[in-house]
Amino acid sequence: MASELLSVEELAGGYGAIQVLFGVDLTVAPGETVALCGPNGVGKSTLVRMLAGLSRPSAGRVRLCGRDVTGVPGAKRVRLGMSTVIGQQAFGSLSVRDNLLMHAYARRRGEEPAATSVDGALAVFPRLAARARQPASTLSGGERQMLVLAKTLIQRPRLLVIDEFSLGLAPVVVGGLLELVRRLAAVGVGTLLIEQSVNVAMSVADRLLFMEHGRIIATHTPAELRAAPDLARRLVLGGHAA
Ligand SMILES: Nc1ncnc2c1ncn2[C@@H]1O[C@H](COP(=O)(O)OP(=O)(O)OP(=O)(O)O)[C@@H](O)[C@H]1O
Repeated sequence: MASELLSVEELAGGYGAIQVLFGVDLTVAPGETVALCGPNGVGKSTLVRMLAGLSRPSAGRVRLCGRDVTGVPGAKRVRLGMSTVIGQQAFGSLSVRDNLLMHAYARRRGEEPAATSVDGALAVFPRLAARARQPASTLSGGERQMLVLAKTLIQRPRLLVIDEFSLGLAPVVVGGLLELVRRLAAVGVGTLLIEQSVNVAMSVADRLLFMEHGRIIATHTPAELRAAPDLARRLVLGGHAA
């Protein structure tokens, strides 16, 4: 549907002869936060790589704002409004500010490199602002995650795809990052959040999707899951449930 920001239809593929995804369907609407949960190895990161344009599906479609971007390279997807947060990529020896400046320069062909967008991104993360001159390599895990998100904000995405940002971070840091996702949602940004912790996902998502063996097997709202605690446990443990 053209009103969706992201629409994934029957997406399949994997690594050479190894098939990991077997027909994934999902949508994210403007301002909607959708969490994708599931046990280890079910294909969540493989899906993110395909959404980012880092690997090609063998079948299926990815649409962004109604436009088919299935074969479109990653950099162009960013220009079309999809930003993907994978890992904690940063240029270690460059300062935090220079990392952000590099991103501001790379933002869009023909656009002025806006130093103000760097200041704007730093204003969202006071911890980073206090470390603006520090080499990115000296940041803590949580601070690096903030730097990755700050870079993403400079891209002014319409759709954010985030792969597991709560992993290994202190709850207070995760809380701050989730607050940012809520603020972005309030201005219409859609987010697909890959998240192992159902509790974290329930605290921010409008809908939770559960994946098993390369397929979405269930969709629930946080209210539905709160009403049936065993359901979430069964879904997230998949085949490992007792
Ligand atoms: N480069 C690769 N080559 C071959 N197989 C791979 C490769 N990367 C991942 N896989 C396999 O694909 C399957 C899905 O992996 P993926 O990383 O997408 O799972 P995941 O759901 O993100 O897991 P986790 O929650 O543990 O990160 C796994 O069986 C994994 O071993």
